[in-house]
Amino acid sequence: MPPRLCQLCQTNKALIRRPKTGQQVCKPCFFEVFETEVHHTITENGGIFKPGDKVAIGASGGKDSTVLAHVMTTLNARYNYGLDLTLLSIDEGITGYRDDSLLTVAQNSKEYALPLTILSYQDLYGYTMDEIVAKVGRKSNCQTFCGVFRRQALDRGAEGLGVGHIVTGHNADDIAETVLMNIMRGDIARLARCTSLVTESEDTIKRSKPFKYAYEKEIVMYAYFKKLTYFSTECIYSPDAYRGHARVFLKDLEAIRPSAIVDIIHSGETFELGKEVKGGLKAMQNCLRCGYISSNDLCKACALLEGLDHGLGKDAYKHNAAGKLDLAAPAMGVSIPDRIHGTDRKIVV
Ligand SMILES: Nc1ncnc2c1ncn2[C@@H]1O[C@H](COP(=O)(O)OP(=O)(O)OP(=O)(O)O)[C@@H](O)[C@H]1O
Repeated sequence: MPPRLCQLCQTNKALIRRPKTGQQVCKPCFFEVFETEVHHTITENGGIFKPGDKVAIGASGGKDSTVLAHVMTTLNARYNYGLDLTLLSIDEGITGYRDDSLLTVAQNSKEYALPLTILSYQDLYGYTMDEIVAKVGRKSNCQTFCGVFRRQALDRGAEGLGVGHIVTGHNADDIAETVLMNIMRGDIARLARCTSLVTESEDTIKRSKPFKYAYEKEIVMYAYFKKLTYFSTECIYSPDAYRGHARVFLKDLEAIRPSAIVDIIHSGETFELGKEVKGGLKAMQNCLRCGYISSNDLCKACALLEGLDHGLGKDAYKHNAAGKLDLAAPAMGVSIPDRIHGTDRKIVV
């Protein structure tokens, strides 16, 4: 039997079955189509960048952000985006995990000739994740700290570098999972935001997800066939149990119908918020302590730090039925030294 030919070039032998479309393609066509789809995500509807933009790639050393660094470098050169790219990593202080993955980022920095900046939780907040976990336990507590601190740390790092735009490696599977989680939690207000390609407000640094429509399986294939250097160990602390359920459900759906991932994203995109939901969104202000954008007097990071400084243990961080943290407990109204460094953001008091 003659070899099956690539369905795109009709010339080379087909070696890959695309998880997203089922097409049988050769390696060069797979690379080409994967990169072109990301280029379309970046450029359609007027595009998310303009020439001269300084853009930080959130680099964890994992597969998504490593492929993102590679593809952004490739597309920037191929299509003359005119971007000044840089790598920005946050060292959460997780021994045996982040220290190793940061070595991978350092190697990527050399391979792609991109400057690298690393900021640590220890310097920014006075605690490593190892110390936080020792105080508050694993379970979903450590996810909460990590999520809140990392978001803010990336913003502060970007601000220090004079960067106006952060791109992250969140992929289509991550976004579809988030849509499902928001539906399962009844958090309709967040549905509108979680599918956005770009998120920004007056006081926050623009963020975008160029892999919004890229399937996780294709990202792994791309890294594998391109022989990219990445770190593939999961975080040693507990996984997000609630997201885990959404992930398993999504993988089951994908096995039956691969388009389920992109269909769920499209469903999320087309939800329209009713007036009463829009009215329920809180107005934003600046944290009275550190100046970071917040919907309360204290931003989430400062509220969490206050709890840590006052020795609140595992039971202080209550989670509701949907796994979300109730921050009322640590907010004790006692002041702590202002030690979140590195921001010139205006403080409105
Ligand atoms: N420590 C970090 N420093 C900088 N950016 C980070 C860090 N952790 C996560 N990010 C950014 O957030 C994105 C999503 O992070 P998440 O924790 O979901 O990891 P992931 O899906 O395993 O991604 P990756 O494969 O890139 O690690 C990453 O692709 C990266 O762009």
